[in-house]
Amino acid sequence: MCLGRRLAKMSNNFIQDLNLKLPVIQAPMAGVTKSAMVIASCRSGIVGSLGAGMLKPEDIRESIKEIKSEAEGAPFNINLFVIDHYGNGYDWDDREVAWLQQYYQEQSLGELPRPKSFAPVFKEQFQAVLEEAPPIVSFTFGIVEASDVQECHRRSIKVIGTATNVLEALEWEKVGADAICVQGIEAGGHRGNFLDLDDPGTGLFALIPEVTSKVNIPVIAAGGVMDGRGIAAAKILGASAVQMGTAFLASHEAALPEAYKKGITGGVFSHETTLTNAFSGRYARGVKNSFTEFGKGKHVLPYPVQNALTQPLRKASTQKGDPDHISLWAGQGVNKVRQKKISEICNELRLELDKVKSNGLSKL
Ligand SMILES: Cc1cc2nc3c(=O)[nH]c(=O)nc-3n(C[C@H](O)[C@H](O)[C@H](O)COP(=O)(O)O)c2cc1C
Repeated sequence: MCLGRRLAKMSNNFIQDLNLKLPVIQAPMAGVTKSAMVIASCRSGIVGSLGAGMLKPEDIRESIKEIKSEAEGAPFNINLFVIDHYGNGYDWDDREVAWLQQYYQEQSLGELPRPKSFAPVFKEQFQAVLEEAPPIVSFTFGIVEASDVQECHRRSIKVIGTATNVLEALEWEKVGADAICVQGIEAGGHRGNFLDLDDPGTGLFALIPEVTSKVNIPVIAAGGVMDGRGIAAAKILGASAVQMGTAFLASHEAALPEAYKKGITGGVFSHETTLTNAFSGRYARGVKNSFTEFGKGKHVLPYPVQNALTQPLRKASTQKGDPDHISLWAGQGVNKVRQKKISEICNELRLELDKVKSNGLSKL
């Protein structure tokens, strides 16, 4: 029986039923998590996730086929961005982004681009996922309809929704999601909030017990979990598993450009992160650099328009190997990244978790 059908028949905590070696989901990280990383995660006994939010539907299909054939039957996840505003046809007054034009001039990058079309269309991406039927699909930035979740279930695909507070978690439970990934304010990358885009955010320590006391589906904890102690803490607070992004960001299998790697591991190795909307139009956490500081308090266009406007800047900086003007998405635990193979990181996590189990709890 295929994995999807096996999962469909099991208890209401499908995360437990996955029989993972570690209760860990390698977080989807658009642009960083290519198939090789997902496969390495699956082979290491955790759930691998492909950040497919920016991929074309045909590339999503290819990736799912490749992962299915290489992941030795292990569960994996495809992650999509639920965006209702694509920016196509969106117009703006250049004065709104004059600060960005100034930045471009200072960087000798010429004129700001004026793109007309933006991100791939969610509906087509979702259709590709439905047809290729990976074991799990997860969503961020928004919520899907109950009928979309039912369609996934008809194809034996489990559904994980991202929430940053109790209200969003309850919405996901209402549409029939199988689990909720709760994202604390510590988390690297874009915030997945969708009910209130200005929500200042809740820390994971407060979020896990709050959500687990209100919903009846498994909760996956994301944000600042970097080692076995973090995994244990999340489990004690009521999470069924954790979703770790930054912990795997500098792994050998991550598709990280040199400038990015330098920005999160180099120098004095004591990085501070910040929440910024200046790169993309949505708040995301990354390591502070010249651009995040210059962009503070500036007017930004909505996602993904702002994202397209800053793309040439990020590309030029990446090509120069300069981390100062690229989005260095990473969580608050960034100073604990491990530059190792995913299998090695997972072995270390397992030992750390075992140590907490055998010693740590007796010290409480
Ligand atoms: C570089 C990077 C890219 C990310 N891209 C995505 C994404 O495409 N989709 C998604 O749902 N979450 C994305 N996230 C957020 C993760 O799913 C997760 O919430 C976060 O990594 C957890 O916090 P941590 O980084 O401290 O482990 C991204 C995170 C990082 C660090």
